[in-house]
Amino acid sequence: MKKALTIAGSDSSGGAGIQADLKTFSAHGVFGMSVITAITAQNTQGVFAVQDISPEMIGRQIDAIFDDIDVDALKIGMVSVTDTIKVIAEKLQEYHFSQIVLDPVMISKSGYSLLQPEAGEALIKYLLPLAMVVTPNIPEAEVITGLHIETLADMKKAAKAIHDLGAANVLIKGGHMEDDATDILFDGEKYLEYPGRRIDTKHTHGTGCTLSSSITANIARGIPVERAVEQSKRYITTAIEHSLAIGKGVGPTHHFYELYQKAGMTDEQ
Ligand SMILES: Nc1ncnc2c1ncn2[C@@H]1O[C@H](COP(=O)(O)OP(=O)(O)O)[C@@H](O)[C@H]1O
Ligand SMILES: Cc1ncc(COP(=O)(O)OP(=O)(O)O)c(N)n1
Repeated sequence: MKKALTIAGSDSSGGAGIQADLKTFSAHGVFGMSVITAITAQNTQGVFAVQDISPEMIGRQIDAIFDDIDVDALKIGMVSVTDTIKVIAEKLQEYHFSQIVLDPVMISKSGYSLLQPEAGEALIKYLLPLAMVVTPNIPEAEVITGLHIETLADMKKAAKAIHDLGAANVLIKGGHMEDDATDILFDGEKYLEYPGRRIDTKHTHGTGCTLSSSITANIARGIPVERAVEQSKRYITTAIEHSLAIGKGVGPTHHFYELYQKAGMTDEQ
């Protein structure tokens, strides 16, 4: 069985973070493992508190996994502070690990900072160059590049700028655009468009986490990046179509194995 790891924060309401990642891995038939970087008190209405896990404990979790288990791919989500970023980068270099999907989580949909502003530079310096795929949404791509993004052409310009910072493949997500939810992938040579019609729902909590963990699971299964993204785009679209009106606010995406089949994903390894 293929094995994937998520290095991310916990979302008590189960819609984003570690919980969304592990559900997504399971829905892809991949064994999921976790390194918890922070605990959030969070629900569908907002994030109310964050407690960061110490860098030592994050390092010990990474060691515990890599000393014992062969990881096929991993994703990095909420990293909160500079010391967390540094310990993750050091450990992944120590273990010579390169099958890395980086979701540069900065601000939750509810408006809470999940990355301290001063840690943005460290994320760019230490984690971006390690990423096989980085998956910023529009506001994150704007922070990383300093560019203003309004059009598909702007998304392409930002993808190239982020590639120049060292990420091998850059997927700019179009969830925050006005019309269609089209995502753009740049691999250093060509741009690929993954078109998506906008689904009319407010229940989109955890969309970014779900997409990046789906890509991670597909890479763990040996699927090349372009096709992994294509299949994951279908998965997230189906997961949003079936999103759940749980709680009083923005409900989560839905994960179950039948979804994975509905999304037309193959069983290749
Ligand atoms: N309303 C929507 N309809 C269809 N696809 C969406 C919608 N909202 C987001 N997406 C898709 O979900 C994925 C995550 O994007 P986005 O919501 O921008 O990420 P984040 O959660 O990091 O802000 C992307 O593939 C995006 O195109
Ligand atoms: C613990 C934790 N990690 C990441 C996020 C952000 O997840 P995302 O998929 O971008 O979903 P929204 O917050 O934008 O709905 C999070 N909220 N919590």
